[in-house]
Amino acid sequence: MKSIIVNIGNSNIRFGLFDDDNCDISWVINTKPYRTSDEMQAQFMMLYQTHRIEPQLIDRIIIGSVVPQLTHEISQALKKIHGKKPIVVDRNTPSEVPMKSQQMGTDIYANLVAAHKLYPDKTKIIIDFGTALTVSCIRADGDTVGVIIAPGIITSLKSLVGETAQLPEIELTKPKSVLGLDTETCMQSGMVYGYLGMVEGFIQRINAEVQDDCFVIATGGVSHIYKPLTEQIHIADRLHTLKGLYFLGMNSD
Ligand SMILES: Nc1ncnc2c1ncn2[C@@H]1O[C@H](COP(=O)(O)OP(=O)(O)O)[C@@H](O)[C@H]1O
Ligand SMILES: CC(C)(COP(=O)(O)O)[C@@H](O)C(=O)NCCC(=O)O
Ligand SMILES: [K+]
Repeated sequence: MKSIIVNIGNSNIRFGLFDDDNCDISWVINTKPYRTSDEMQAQFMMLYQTHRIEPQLIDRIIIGSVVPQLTHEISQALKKIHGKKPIVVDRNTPSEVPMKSQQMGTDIYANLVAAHKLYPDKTKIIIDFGTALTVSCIRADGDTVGVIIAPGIITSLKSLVGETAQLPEIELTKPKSVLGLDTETCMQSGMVYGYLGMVEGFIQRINAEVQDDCFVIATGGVSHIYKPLTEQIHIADRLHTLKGLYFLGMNSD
């Protein structure tokens, strides 16, 4: 069974081609600027051609979104391409993770569902380094303990650069030392070590609150930069949210 899974985030739209529950290929496009449904149809078709995907061979299309304004137009574009209606999943889609909140973004819910399915018998923390930095925690029995929402790293960096006259755009990489003597190093330290401290602090506080040593999964845009810097993140998987959306789509058949 072949599925196309689409995660509409505030910065990026990630696509995955799944053969049963295995993701073969994945690609990403920008969420902005605004495009019409027709423009998106053309763009999606071009990327299908690049990856040699034949729309008629896809059995189902599953969409998860945290940008309500785009959900319908993307769904329409995909419907025109595939000739079948995509399944839109959200926090109301049933799963083995019982609903505990009326306000949970689809990506956070998908992160919990994927963690529950893929790493059983453990209490898990999922850290999503997206436009927002989200941290969520789920017990081995599927009980959602709770969620943290903070400004994402790139979001925070853009705001710092935008609000200052003399701070330039920088590349987000680990500086040679914590203390710097040039603007770029000083800012890299603030972003990399500042957020690393935030993330490690969250993990330690959650572990204390749930009285467990949680298994920690990182996903989202810049997770690959933070994973190598701490032993407190156990696995980084850029496809984690897509996998959760896949499991949710299976449940709504
Ligand atoms: N491979 C990458 N390298 C550096 N930055 C990235 C990469 N992928 C995404 N980003 C940045 O990380 C941020 C969050 O990405 P993403 O997880 O795709 O966000 P969202 O799910 O909120 O759309 C974005 O601002 C994006 O520019
Ligand atoms: C927290 C989020 C903005 C994260 O979105 P992202 O960074 O992945 O684009 C999104 O999950 C959202 O809009 N949530 C709704 C509010 C909530 O989850 O409580
Ligand atoms: K917003």
